[in-house]
Amino acid sequence: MAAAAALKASCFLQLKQKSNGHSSLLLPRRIGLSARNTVGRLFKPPMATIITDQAVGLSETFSKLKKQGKVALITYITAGDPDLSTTAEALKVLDACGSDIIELGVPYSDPLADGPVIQAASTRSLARGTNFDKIISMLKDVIPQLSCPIALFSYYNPILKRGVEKFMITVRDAGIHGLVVPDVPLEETEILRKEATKYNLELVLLTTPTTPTARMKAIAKASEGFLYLVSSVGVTGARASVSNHVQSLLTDVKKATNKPVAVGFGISKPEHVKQVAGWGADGVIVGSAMVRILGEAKSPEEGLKELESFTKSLKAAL
Ligand SMILES: O=P(O)(O)OC[C@@H](O)[C@@H](O)c1c[nH]c2ccccc12
Repeated sequence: MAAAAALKASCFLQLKQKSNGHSSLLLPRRIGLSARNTVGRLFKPPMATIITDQAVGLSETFSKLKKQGKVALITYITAGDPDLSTTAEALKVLDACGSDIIELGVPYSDPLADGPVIQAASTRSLARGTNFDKIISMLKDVIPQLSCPIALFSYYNPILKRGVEKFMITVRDAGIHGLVVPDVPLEETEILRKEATKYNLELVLLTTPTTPTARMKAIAKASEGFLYLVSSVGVTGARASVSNHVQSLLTDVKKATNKPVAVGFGISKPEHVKQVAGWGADGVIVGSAMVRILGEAKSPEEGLKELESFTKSLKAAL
C-alpha cells in the first residue's frame, strides 16, 4: 500500500500540459474550494473532496488538441483486471500521465475481435466477479477525479441484455462521454446512435482495411467523437511494426471525412505512436500493451508503476 501511495505522489504531483493549453498541478486540482450552498452561506466541503476540471466530450477533446497541433493519446484497459480497485488506480495513472481519452473495456465472455492478451484479461476479470454494475459504481467514484473523458468499450450483447435505453442512462449517469461497440454493423447502429445521442454520448464507429470506400464514407458520416481506423485485419494485439499500408489508408480516410481519425490495433511502442502521428492521424490507440503490463505484473503496485512509465513514454513520442 505504501508503494501505491508513493506511486500516486510521483505520478500525480507533476505538471501536465492540459488540453486547454494551461499547465496545472495534477492532484489536488481543486481541493476544498469554498462554495456557496443553496441558502447562500459559506460552505466548506470536507478536506478530502477532490473536484477535477470537468472532462469534455470526445469531439471537443479532439478540437482542443487540434488547435494546439497535438495528436490524441487514447489508452485502453480492461475493467477488473487484475481487480476493480487496481482499475480505478490505473484510470488515475493513465489520466495523470497523458491520456487524452481512456477507452475502458467491459469484460465479455466472447470477445471475438480480441487477441490473446485482452481475451485473457477478460477471462480473469470475469472470473473475479467483475460485472457491469460494479464497473459503473467504481466509475461513479473515479470519473469526477479525472480530467480526460472515458469512452466505454462494450460488445453489443451486454448492452442488448440490459436494454439499450437503460444502458445509456446508466452510462450517462456515471459520467461517461463516449461508447465503442465493435460488433454492431453500420446498418444496426441506428437505434444505438439515437439513444446515445439522446443521452449525450458519442458513439464511435470502426472502419477496417477491408471496408469498401463507399461503406467507409457512410461509417465516417455516422461516427461520433472520432472515427476508429483499425490498422490491420485480424484481432487486437501488440505487433512488431505498424504496416506502411496504414499511411495510404489514413490518407483515403482523411479524404472522406473531416472528423478526427484515430488509429488502433497493434500499436504498442513509442516509435509506432510517432510513426502513425507522422502519417497524419488525429489520435493513436494503445490497448493490448497496457493490458499486458497490468495483467503480467508481479503485483498491482508494480503494474501501476510500469503503466505510469509506459504511458509517459508514449506521450513523450507525440
Ligand atoms: O490492443 P491493441 O492492438 O492495442 O488495439 C486497441 C484496442 O485494444 C482497443 O481499442 C480494443 C480492445 N478490444 C477491441 C475490440 C475491437 C476493437 C478495438 C478494441
